[in-house]
Amino acid sequence: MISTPRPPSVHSSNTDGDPFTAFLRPPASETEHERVARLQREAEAKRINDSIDEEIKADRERLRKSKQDIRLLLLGQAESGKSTLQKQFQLLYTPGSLDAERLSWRTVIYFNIARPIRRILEALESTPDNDNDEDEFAEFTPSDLLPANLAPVAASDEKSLSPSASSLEKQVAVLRARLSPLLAAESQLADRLSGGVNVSGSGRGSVFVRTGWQSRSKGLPFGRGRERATSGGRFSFSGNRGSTEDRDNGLELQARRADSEEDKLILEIASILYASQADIRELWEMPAVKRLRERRRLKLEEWADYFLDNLVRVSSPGYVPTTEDILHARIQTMGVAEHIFDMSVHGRTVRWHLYDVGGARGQRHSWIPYFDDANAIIFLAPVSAFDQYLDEDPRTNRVDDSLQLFKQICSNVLLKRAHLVLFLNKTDLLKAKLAAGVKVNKYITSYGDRANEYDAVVAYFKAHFAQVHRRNNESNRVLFTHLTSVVDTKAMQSIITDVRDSIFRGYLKSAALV
Ligand SMILES: Nc1nc2c(ncn2[C@@H]2O[C@H](COP(=O)(O)OP(=O)(O)OP(=O)(O)O)[C@@H](O)[C@H]2O)c(=O)[nH]1
Ligand SMILES: [Mg+2]
Repeated sequence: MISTPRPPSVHSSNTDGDPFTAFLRPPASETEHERVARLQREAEAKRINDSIDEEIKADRERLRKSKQDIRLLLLGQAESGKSTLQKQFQLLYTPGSLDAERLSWRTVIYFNIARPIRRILEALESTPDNDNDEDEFAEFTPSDLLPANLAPVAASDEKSLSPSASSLEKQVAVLRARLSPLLAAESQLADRLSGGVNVSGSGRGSVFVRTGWQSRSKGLPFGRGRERATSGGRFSFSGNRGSTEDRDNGLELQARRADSEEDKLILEIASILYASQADIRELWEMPAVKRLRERRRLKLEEWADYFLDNLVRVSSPGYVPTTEDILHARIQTMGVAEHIFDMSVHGRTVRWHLYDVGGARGQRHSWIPYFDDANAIIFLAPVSAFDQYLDEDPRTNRVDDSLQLFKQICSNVLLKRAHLVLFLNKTDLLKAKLAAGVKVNKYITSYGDRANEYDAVVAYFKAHFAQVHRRNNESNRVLFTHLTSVVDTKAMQSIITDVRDSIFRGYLKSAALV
């Protein structure tokens, strides 16, 4: 067999065989000026090339390192306390970042006041004075354990709203007129928070917000700019996994431009609130409102109680939200928000990615892309919600929904290796409800004749969640359960440290096995 040199290319006019060398070679007629310019161009091209190579190298390194990061999912139904728990992590590991966004929380807090005011007025206006039906869907048995048993409760024989309905109507009409500037402010605040995007299924007490709302309210990036939106794009709420830093930068830029205008809006609303203080107090303290609440014709959420009880302080001029205010403030998460913390555990610094998800039914599909590489889950189940129903589906009891959701999480194959922590949350509200005489067996028939006391109620719920776990535990994983009130900073600091250590131990064990 013989070998022959490759025939020269048709474009090649010389003998070295490489058409590119010939192409790149400077023309023989190149002047000194042209030569200098060419060398500069070549140096610049090399610089760009080198920096791209550097970026690729750094990306590879980041990817290699990120495989060693810990990924923790916060899961649970809407209002279960996931974002509040995330704030507690933030307080513990990046306390300065909460200060940076403190003022932006006024937007949420003012909204948390304006919306219940509207709902109180609507309830007073729409409830006939002789309407004393109670809680339409009172009784309930967890459907995972026993057949559902929804039964309407007999109408109570309480007195009518007021001895003089017409004077009540007049009082309400006057208050509505006086509070109209605040009612008008509600939709402006909602627009500010949601970026003008309306999403169907927003709860009665909230608006959906995407990550980065802080920038829209105050022109400040969240947590030193490290929070990332993970929804697919400006108007996509699907929570497609992937970084959207460009979009965040765009939002930040928009926010900076709009900053002075937005501050003006907040200052205006602050002065409306200050001027409305006496009217709000009059409305809030009306005996008719109390009766509507007792008869459950008006259901206000915990944050409405908190902020209306703290009205004088919150509506005073120059108000700056306290940490407790921020923990009680409510906005509904849309999609999945990633928060990054560097934690030192036993002398080793590990990067933690906390994923705070939207818990409403319409949001849950966006969780799935985060399942396959999750190291740990904290599932939050609000145990005070035994007498509440989903905003998305008013016939579903919230404890039932939590049990169903927990079952799906326990049995999900993608999550079978993830460390599993359960927070039976809102125990403070559970205690308050039981102390106020709310009967568990009225809403959960299977509770039967057990004592209507905190320890017995908590033990009952804990046993049901443990049973769901046991029945869906092919991989023999341990369930770590904590009774929590995630607004209680002192208690949460030790619980978070405890959970962090147990997740970290599991992480080290699995790293050793790989
Ligand atoms: N009193 C009390 N309030 C709580 C507790 N946990 C959460 N909350 C309040 O409940 C409301 C809802 O909490 P979030 O943390 O926003 O709920 P979430 O799970 O993030 O809800 P989504 O974003 O809709 O999925 C907020 O006003 C919190 O302050 C608790 O243990 N006790
Ligand atoms: Mg949330």
